[in-house]
Amino acid sequence: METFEYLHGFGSEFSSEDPRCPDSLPKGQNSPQKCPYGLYAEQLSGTAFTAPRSENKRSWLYRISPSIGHKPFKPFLESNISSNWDEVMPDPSQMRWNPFDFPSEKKDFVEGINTICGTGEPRLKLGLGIHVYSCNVSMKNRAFYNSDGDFLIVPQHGNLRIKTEFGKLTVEPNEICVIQQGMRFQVEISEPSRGYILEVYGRHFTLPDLGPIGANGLANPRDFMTPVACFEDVEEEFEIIAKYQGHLFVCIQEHSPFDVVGWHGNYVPYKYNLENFMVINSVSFDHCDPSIFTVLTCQSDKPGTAIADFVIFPPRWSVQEHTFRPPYYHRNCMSEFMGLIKGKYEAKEGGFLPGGATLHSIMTPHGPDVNCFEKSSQEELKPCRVADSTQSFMFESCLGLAVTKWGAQTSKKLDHDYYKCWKGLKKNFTGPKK
Ligand SMILES: O=C(O)Cc1cc(O)ccc1O
Ligand SMILES: [Fe+2]
Repeated sequence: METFEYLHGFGSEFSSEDPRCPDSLPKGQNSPQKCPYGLYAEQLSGTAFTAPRSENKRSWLYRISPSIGHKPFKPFLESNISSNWDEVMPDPSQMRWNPFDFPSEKKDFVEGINTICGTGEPRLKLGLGIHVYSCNVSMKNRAFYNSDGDFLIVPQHGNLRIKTEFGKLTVEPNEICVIQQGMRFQVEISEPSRGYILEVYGRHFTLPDLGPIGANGLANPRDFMTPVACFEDVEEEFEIIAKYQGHLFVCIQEHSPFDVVGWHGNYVPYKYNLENFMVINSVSFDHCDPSIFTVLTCQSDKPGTAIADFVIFPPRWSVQEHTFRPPYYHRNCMSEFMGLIKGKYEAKEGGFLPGGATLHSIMTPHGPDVNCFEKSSQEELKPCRVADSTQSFMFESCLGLAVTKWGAQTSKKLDHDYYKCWKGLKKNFTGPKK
């Protein structure tokens, strides 16, 4: 795969000029009467103008043609994207999906997005959507943007080559990327490709606070990578597809949207390689809560409570003494959606497969399957590697999630036998002291 150049950092003020046009960024001001090279200046605001400085996000793009040069939007109907959370009756059961299919007809990244579950209201900018994408052709003369929120994209199979207004990036399985609200992008693939998307409405991802961990650890800011400016000057018909209030719309313009010659700001797309995650865990006893594995969080207004956390279960050493080492049995006031990028998840080595998913809804009991419980209650507690060449992840939310019709029925992937993995958990009670 091609290697592109990147800028490093999280939340930084970046600036980038396509080397073919040096000094394309205006000096000392954002909106000169005439921009260098005859470019148009355009601001992209990712927060309210008046958001506190610590949260304020915006970038300035200097482009060949302004984004406004397009015809009116029309509905784009070929889509399984939904934000109608009343399509099927709520169901608190533990849910597991077999790996989602690659498409049988030609589908590009936008056409291949299917919503599994979610909650909230894009118009109120509160809530989230969880989607799988499954595609077999590249987007051609077509760009996509989301006016509802940010996309955190988790490839499971196939490398993505993503062209954005800010430049190009490649994202392969075990890497993730975030394309924020409004940013136009095009996805090229080289084989049938599949992955997961966490969409958060109206808020942005941040790095979790580290508290007593100190200044370093978990996902380090320097490992986040943002593309560099790279323009194309193409006068051809382009379709711009917008996700707006839960529906897709398309409009036509006569020039490439990837015509940004220089840009600066702190509102940017970025990628991160999950291998760079610095794992912190118990080195004495007991199983820590999985929040220790939070890569990115999208916080609600309630302190410490996430609209969505992106949590991974990375390869690591397990050393805890006199401890049941796998995840504990659990009922949670949060919703837990899990996916598997590769390998096996330690709490369930059978049934939960790469490209599949599970959903454990609010207060629904879940935890290790029978085999895992039996094995881990008996095993000798030597230091050992867990999750080697494995990567699973969780989207955890304080909100209640509803499954869509696609998730419950159309996909035909719901495994109605999931509950059986806990059948046979024996009664081991030894009775009161005699
Ligand atoms: O349900 C799960 O498998 C996720 C999870 C993992 C863990 O290590 C502890 C708690 C938890 O909910
Ligand atoms: Fe859990």
